[in-house]
Amino acid sequence: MRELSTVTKAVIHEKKDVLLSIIAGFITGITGVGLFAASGYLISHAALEPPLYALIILTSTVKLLGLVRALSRYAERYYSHRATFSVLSRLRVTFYQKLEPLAPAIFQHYQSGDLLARIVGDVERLQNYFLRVFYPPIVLVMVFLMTILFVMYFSVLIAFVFVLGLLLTTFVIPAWFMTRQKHLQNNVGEKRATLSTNVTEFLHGFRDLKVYQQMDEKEKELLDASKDLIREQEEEGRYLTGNQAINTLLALAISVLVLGIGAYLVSEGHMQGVFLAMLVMIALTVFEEAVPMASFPSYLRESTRAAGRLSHTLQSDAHNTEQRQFELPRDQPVHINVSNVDVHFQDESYPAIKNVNVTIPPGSKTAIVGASGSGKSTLMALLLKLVSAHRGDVSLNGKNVNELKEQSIWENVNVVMQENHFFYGTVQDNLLVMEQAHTDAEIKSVLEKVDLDHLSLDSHIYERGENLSDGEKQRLAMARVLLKKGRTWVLDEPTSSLDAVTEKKIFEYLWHQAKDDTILLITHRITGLENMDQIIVMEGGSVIEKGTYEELMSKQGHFYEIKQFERQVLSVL
Ligand SMILES: Nc1ncnc2c1ncn2[C@@H]1O[C@H](COP(=O)(O)OP(=O)(O)OP(=O)(O)O)[C@@H](O)[C@H]1O
Repeated sequence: MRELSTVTKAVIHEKKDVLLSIIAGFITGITGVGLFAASGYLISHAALEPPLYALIILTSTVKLLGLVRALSRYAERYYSHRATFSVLSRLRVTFYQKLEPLAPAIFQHYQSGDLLARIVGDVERLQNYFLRVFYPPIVLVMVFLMTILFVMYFSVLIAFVFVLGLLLTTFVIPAWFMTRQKHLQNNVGEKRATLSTNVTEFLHGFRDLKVYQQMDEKEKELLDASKDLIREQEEEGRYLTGNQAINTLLALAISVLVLGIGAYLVSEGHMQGVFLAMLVMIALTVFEEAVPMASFPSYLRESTRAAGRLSHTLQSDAHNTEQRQFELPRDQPVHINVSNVDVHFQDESYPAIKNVNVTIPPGSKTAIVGASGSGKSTLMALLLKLVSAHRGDVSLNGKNVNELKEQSIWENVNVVMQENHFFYGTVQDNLLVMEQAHTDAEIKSVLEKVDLDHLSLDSHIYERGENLSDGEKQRLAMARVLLKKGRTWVLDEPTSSLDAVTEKKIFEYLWHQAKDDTILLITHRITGLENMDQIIVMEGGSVIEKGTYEELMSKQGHFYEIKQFERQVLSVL
């Protein structure tokens, strides 16, 4: 039940609506009982030909109770649903706020489709927690107790039957259902997540699936996942209806028992016959209210599972969620220091980075070179707090990154990754993702600097930049970052898909624009690094050389060898 603590707190937060739902629910229940009791009594009493005023009073009471019941039912629905929507919105916000700092590391644990199912499906399923688990039993017990007190006035024996009925329909039978369902394996949430994962994979990999002619196989997997989900839903539905049928049967049996005992009491002269119909009507009404208790165990299990899946998502990297205190100063290039750092990705047998020591003074220009897989991007991800170090210290301006707010780092650092995301929308939407204030003229000028002046601000971009070439995507990413105000640049092969002329033009503009800023450039190309303050050479997750271009060339080590190799390749071409 610990899983439900967050949703319970969210419910308690809406205490006013919760209280109003309980009060309105109680009035609805008790006026329902009163309405049918008065009707039963009216029918029996009318047969005795009472004076007209008595009939008028009784029929008016029935009408009044009917009216009050309708109004209180409306109020109950209104407040309970208002509370539910507030609880859901609170849960969504809380979940998102906790999830955001975990991204993108969260994708090491979950596929995007699974996450989507959790964010949407599991939160949605928690709506039943308040509506079907939290407050209905409270209302039911209140209505029952009130009814039992009333019935006691006519017959203690029948009141005892009511108590027995209350215990059976509200506690014993749901508890039995609860132990029975422990053996049930079905889990709609899991199956929905599997389907969602399959669908997103199918959509993302559509082109490759077509090219590799794997569409039929994937479609079959999708259909199987869909059938599994339908089967689970059917099983859940059958189980729920079965439980309700058992509780309905029991409620009817108790009403028949009340009729039998009542008839006996009347025949023995212990009770007036005119009250018999009233007591039977009360039994039918009050036990009808108890029928939904049959679904209580299912909804409780469903809510616990959904809450468990949500909290498990957030715990997967819980140490990252601690509140960070400090912020980087704005408009200042950052000093970067990495000392004795190891990074070990989950499930990997060897570290991606081991014992790395790097110092990048503010305003300096550093290049990181090395073979594919040597750990360059991991080093960059460390600085951006996208991965965390298992050993050692990573600090920006003397503050350990764990003490810095992620937001502050991302705001102050201009980042171009190897792959950059583009949203469905216009060029302008995609350039001003941070809602910076820029005039159209400024944006156009930057587009021109990156050789994208053939695009207008209104040009349409498809989802994930599908209508752009790889080079255009890189140039658009550069334009986006050039419009940012940060004074520290972390660029991971930002021009790898560009021709040499365009690349040179963009870098010239960048060096001019960022002449006093800290720049960290990850690159495979060795040309054009002569003016770097520092070149770091990585291999197998370690820094194997560092120094200026001249220092490394005169050392004739690894960098020199790569340079010689590059020269040979260029001369052959
Ligand atoms: N999310 C991850 N989970 C597990 N292992 C990872 C992850 N990201 C990177 N690695 C591993 O860490 C090592 C370093 O990868 P990294 O991306 O830092 O290399 P790189 O030098 O940037 O390579 P490239 O030049 O190809 O981009 C590689 O062995 C890679 O397989």
